[in-house]
Amino acid sequence: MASLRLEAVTVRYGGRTALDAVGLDVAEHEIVCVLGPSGSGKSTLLRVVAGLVDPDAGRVLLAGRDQRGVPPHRRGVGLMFQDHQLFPTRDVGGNVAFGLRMRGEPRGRTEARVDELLELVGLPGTRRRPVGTLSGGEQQRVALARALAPRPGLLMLDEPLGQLDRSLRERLVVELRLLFRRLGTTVLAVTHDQGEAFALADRVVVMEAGRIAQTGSPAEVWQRPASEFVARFLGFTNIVPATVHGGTADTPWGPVPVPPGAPDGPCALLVRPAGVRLTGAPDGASGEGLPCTVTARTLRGGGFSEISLLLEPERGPALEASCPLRSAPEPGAAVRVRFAADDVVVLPPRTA
Ligand SMILES: Nc1ncnc2c1ncn2[C@@H]1O[C@H](COP(=O)(O)OP(=O)(O)OP(=O)(O)O)[C@@H](O)[C@H]1O
Repeated sequence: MASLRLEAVTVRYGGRTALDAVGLDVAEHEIVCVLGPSGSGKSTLLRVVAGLVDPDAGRVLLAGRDQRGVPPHRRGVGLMFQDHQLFPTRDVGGNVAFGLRMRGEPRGRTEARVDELLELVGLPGTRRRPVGTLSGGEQQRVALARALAPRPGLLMLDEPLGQLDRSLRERLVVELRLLFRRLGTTVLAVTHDQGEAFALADRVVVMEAGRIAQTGSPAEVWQRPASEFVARFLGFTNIVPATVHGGTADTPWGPVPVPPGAPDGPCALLVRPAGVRLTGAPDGASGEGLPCTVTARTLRGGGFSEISLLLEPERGPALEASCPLRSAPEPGAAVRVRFAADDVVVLPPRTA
């Protein structure tokens, strides 16, 4: 397995900068997921590492070696794309063996390796099946076996589970992580899906317009998004311009307590849904806190034990709150909320 390093890599397409002096290290055996909105440069990052596009500036190093001038098939990098592009006229074995045959491996060794990989991805005994007779999830596993067969030093996945339905994705992503851990594979994956990144990655990298907006463990990034851009990208919506003074932020919702140590001054304030706490009498008619009307409810979380409530406050923009299913008020109900400093994040103020 190989480590990967990008040093100030810039890629331009005509006048458009797709990657802007990106620096990134992926350690041996590490699983890194690149997240970001459409057009932020995720695919370009994979392409420049694979050698499908040349950097206009900067260097790509694999296992410490500068890859300038090294053609894609000599980089020891495996690629698996969203549409997995299996060869429809070949059977499962023919697909998995593709990279090995290209390398001129002897037939006997190839066959043994194909069987080993099909076992590994949970499809033993399928060597002779036409790929058209497999389900989407099974085809995905064949594509994975094909990418792993030549023992790439680095495996790159571009939206690997993009086409599958949610429950299958959630299952496969857990299996993928266990498999990569067992094999010690170094992985650089790209996904739109935050949940997928959270489940798969040791570290996530959030891209914004060709630059890295934040990198950290999934927990760190979700706990402490570095900017309003990252917070919104992760799906947080309770974000307002605010001014902190002495442990309290002045916001359009009124005063909101901030965590200890937050510096005074202007900021963007994020309140995670868990930090919007329902208080007081169930009818909300009396008591303390910001009066709100419940406008919508949605189920969320794996076991659907949590409800996401959309609230229309008496002042300030709409609020999202999370609360346990059994105590969730109905749409139309009047409630009051208070804010919990533990789930408040002080972000740099909006620049634009
Ligand atoms: N071959 C190309 N020629 C010109 N511009 C390109 C080319 N490929 C990508 N771009 C531009 O470079 C930028 C980054 O594209 P890229 O495909 O890397 O983004 P992405 O984050 O992978 O997006 P998506 O999630 O939609 O796949 C975009 O502005 C895109 O329009």
